[in-house]
Amino acid sequence: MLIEFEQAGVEAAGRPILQQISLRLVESRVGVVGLNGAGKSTLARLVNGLVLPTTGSVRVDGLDTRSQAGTVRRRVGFMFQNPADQIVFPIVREDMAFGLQRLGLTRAEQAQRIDAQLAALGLSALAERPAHALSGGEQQMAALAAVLVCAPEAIVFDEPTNQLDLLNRERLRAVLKTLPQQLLVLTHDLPLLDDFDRVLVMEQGKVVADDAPAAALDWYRRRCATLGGAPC
Ligand SMILES: Nc1ncnc2c1ncn2[C@@H]1O[C@H](COP(=O)(O)OP(=O)(O)OP(=O)(O)O)[C@@H](O)[C@H]1O
Repeated sequence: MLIEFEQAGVEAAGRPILQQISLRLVESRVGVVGLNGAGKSTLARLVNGLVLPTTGSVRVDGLDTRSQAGTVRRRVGFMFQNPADQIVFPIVREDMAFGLQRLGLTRAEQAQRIDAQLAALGLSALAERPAHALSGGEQQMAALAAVLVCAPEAIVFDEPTNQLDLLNRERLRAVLKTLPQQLLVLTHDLPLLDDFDRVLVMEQGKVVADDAPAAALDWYRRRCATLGGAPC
């Protein structure tokens, strides 16, 4: 997929959050890092029209996120930073079925895909559990299952490991490696990006470095040290 930002800027509450960003993302694995408040989530939300640019445009395979948001959202999955934000139905299985109903699958097809997806992630035990009563990490894994079961063409992950224990972190890392989709991953878990194709570093609403992971992450660590914190 080609994700294109053309002079895309975002303003909120009268102040710039993203400053006119121009980017062409075609790589299979793209990471985004940056300090808290740098604008990473806003950049990610532009990709599927959850946030619309105040200036410029964002297109996914030529589809404008402003005028063709519905089509873009069917093709681009999104895993939210806070998994509770994406839970719609009370039971994990029902919540996963929600996305599949929109794809027009029969009940039997839905059940088969849900069971297979949960099993693939080692989550079969969660199928009948109330989604809102799960732990933060369990919710994050259930949210991952709900995105993957719809088999979108590209997936945006906003801090996918922030609540995961070591076991699930390793599971997620392994899942990311095997997914055929194009992935855009925002994270503070820098080693997650070691084998990515490209990493963007954001600061104050701008992309300030854009390189292969080793160079971009080194740039970011040195930048953090310069800003006076401990090395990132
Ligand atoms: N709707 C909004 N209204 C006002 N300010 C906003 C809005 N959305 C984001 N911001 C501000 O824009 C800045 C960038 O936010 P964003 O969530 O994109 O950062 P981030 O890099 O993802 O941060 P973090 O690493 O902490 O998740 C922050 O200062 C945030 O408070």
